[in-house]
Amino acid sequence: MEDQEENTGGFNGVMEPNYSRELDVAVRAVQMACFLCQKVQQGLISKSNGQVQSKEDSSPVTVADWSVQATVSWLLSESFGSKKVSIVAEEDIQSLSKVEAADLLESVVKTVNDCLAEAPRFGLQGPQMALGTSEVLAAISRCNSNGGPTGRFWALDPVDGTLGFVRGDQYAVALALIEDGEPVLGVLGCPNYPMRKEWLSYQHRYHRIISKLTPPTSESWDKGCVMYARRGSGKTWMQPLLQGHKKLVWPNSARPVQVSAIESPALATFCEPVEKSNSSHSFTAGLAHSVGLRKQPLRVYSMVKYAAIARGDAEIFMKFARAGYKEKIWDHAAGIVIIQEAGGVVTDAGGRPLDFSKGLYLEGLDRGVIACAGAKLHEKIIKAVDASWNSSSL
Ligand SMILES: Nc1ncnc2c1ncn2[C@@H]1O[C@H](COP(=O)(O)OS(=O)(=O)O)[C@@H](OP(=O)(O)O)[C@H]1O
Ligand SMILES: [Mg+2]
Ligand SMILES: [Mg+2]
Ligand SMILES: [Mg+2]
Repeated sequence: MEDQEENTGGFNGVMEPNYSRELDVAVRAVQMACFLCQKVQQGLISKSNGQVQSKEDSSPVTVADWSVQATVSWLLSESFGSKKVSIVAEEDIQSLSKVEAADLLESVVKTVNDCLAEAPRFGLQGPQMALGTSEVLAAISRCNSNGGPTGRFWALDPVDGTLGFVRGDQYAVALALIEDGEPVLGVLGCPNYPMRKEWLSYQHRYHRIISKLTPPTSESWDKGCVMYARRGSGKTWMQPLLQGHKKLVWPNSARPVQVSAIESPALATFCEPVEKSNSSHSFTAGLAHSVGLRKQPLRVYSMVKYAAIARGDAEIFMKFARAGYKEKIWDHAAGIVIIQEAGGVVTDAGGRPLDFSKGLYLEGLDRGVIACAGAKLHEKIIKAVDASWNSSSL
């Protein structure tokens, strides 16, 4: 892959770090995380064995969320040294370490070890001996960075779109590297988002009708993909998810992707969260009407929406959370790098870049997030938001 072949030991001609090792490890770790999630999701769908827990804000969390966080945290620490690695991530061990959660914790430990045992297949090193409970808990709770404006940290959403995940639908594993307040690497694993969007409707039908009886096992079926980009490279890459018992051969047939060239709202597709409680559907419907968007919105769980824009399956992504909700950095960091390097534009509704330098939240976000395939479309949407905002009740 041209981008990573020109490895000049960490720095290119203009002394910009190229993060090639970080990107390499991050993509492999996300591939492993996707493998882990696929196994857990198949188990959830076929057994519905009560492994979905509710958090304080009533949002779901599963064995996969904790297991991915432990696995990625462990892999990053092993690769870069636990003292040097700083991670901001969504989950903590509070509910997992309660006495009544012993069975859950046991499943997490088993899931993590089953996954880490496969590390060599992904080109990474696993532990010499299976991790014990305390090591798994330590790996999860090590992700306790608070982010901020200086230095380097990783931002991890182990399962983004947990609701989609438990419903057998779309979800993503999102890992970004943030340096001095700016996301510099974005890696997005989308285990149920096939390499070609035409396979999506087939997959949905397949899922609904057959998955309860026979989970998909076909090795030849490119079920999902991993997308990644480095800031400033002008390229976003997509590689198929490693399937079956194959070995990851770098760069695993990666190909560059680009945003759509569509500039006319009449031809554009916009995507938004599935849940009305996460983003106002009525506001975006009014806005769509006023700006001349004619197509039905594409409602997709998780950062797969960012993936859809980056590879040209849709042209606009909008999210307007209720007043008072603070967007978290791990829900956006990987996605924005992937869209920007594929040629797209991501800002808040005031047209300003998202600010990843203020800690765990996108502080100061003006109204909502708007991502578009190109600058012209973006400008039209921003103007339309301004025109509709005052008459809305948001
Ligand atoms: N009330 C509210 N308002 C806005 N956003 C919220 C809210 N609650 C949760 N979240 C965050 O939304 C993440 C999922 O966002 P999505 O865009 O995928 O929404 S949806 O699942 O399609 O409805 C979801 O990420 P995960 O927890 O990783 O699934 C949350 O961080
Ligand atoms: Mg999330
Ligand atoms: Mg999550
Ligand atoms: Mg969550």
